[in-house]
Amino acid sequence: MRTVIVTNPPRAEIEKVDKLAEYGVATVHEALGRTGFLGPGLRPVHLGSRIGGTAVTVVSWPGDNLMIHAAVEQCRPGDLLVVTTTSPSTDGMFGELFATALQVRGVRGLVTAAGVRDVAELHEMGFPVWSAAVSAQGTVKATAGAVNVPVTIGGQLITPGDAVLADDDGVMVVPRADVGRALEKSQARLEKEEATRRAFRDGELGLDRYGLRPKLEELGVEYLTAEEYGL
Ligand SMILES: O=C([O-])CC(=O)C(=O)O
Ligand SMILES: [Mg+2]
Repeated sequence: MRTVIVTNPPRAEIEKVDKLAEYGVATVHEALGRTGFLGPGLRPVHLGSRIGGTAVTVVSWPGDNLMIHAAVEQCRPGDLLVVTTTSPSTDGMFGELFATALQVRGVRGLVTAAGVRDVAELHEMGFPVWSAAVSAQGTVKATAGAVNVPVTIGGQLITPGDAVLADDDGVMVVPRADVGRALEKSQARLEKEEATRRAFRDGELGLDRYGLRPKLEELGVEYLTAEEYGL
């Protein structure tokens, strides 16, 4: 890995990222053909946040948060810090002190493939964090890594400046070039789900609304009475 700090990468338009975040991760993920989800391993440290931001990426050595310090300086309002390590680590490499430094820079939150600590304080501060682990284990500041280079988390490529969305359902990435298309498709999906919700409230069944009865038949699923089944 090239040990480098890249400055001022181009970013998705933050107004559009904010609008996209409002749709929620599940809706945008579905709207984009079930793409971009970083997986169920990243969980919110506290529930109830729904945010979006432009990615500032960090590659750190496991057990070492030197490059997070370097990344803080690169953060601009509207950014969201995305941290990964060169090999898996659950150490608590981020906590309320980092969150304090990021909050004053207008950073929306943190997504990390490693661990965080100070969760009570993070909650109190209202700084949203998604992580793979919570751990009191402390870390050193000793090894070079990279800031603002493309990274992969949960099989998803995150390029600096991409839109990262996060809520109680998890985290997803929308490539910078796809944000406009994602907005259009998410709005269409929202409207479709609103219509479905109204229909379900009126008692319509998914089996009929989605035309699934022929599918069941085609798959050879039988209807039996309880008696026929032997209950
Ligand atoms: O300082 C550290 O190593 C991580 C931490 O606990 C904080 O940011 O508060
Ligand atoms: Mg701390």
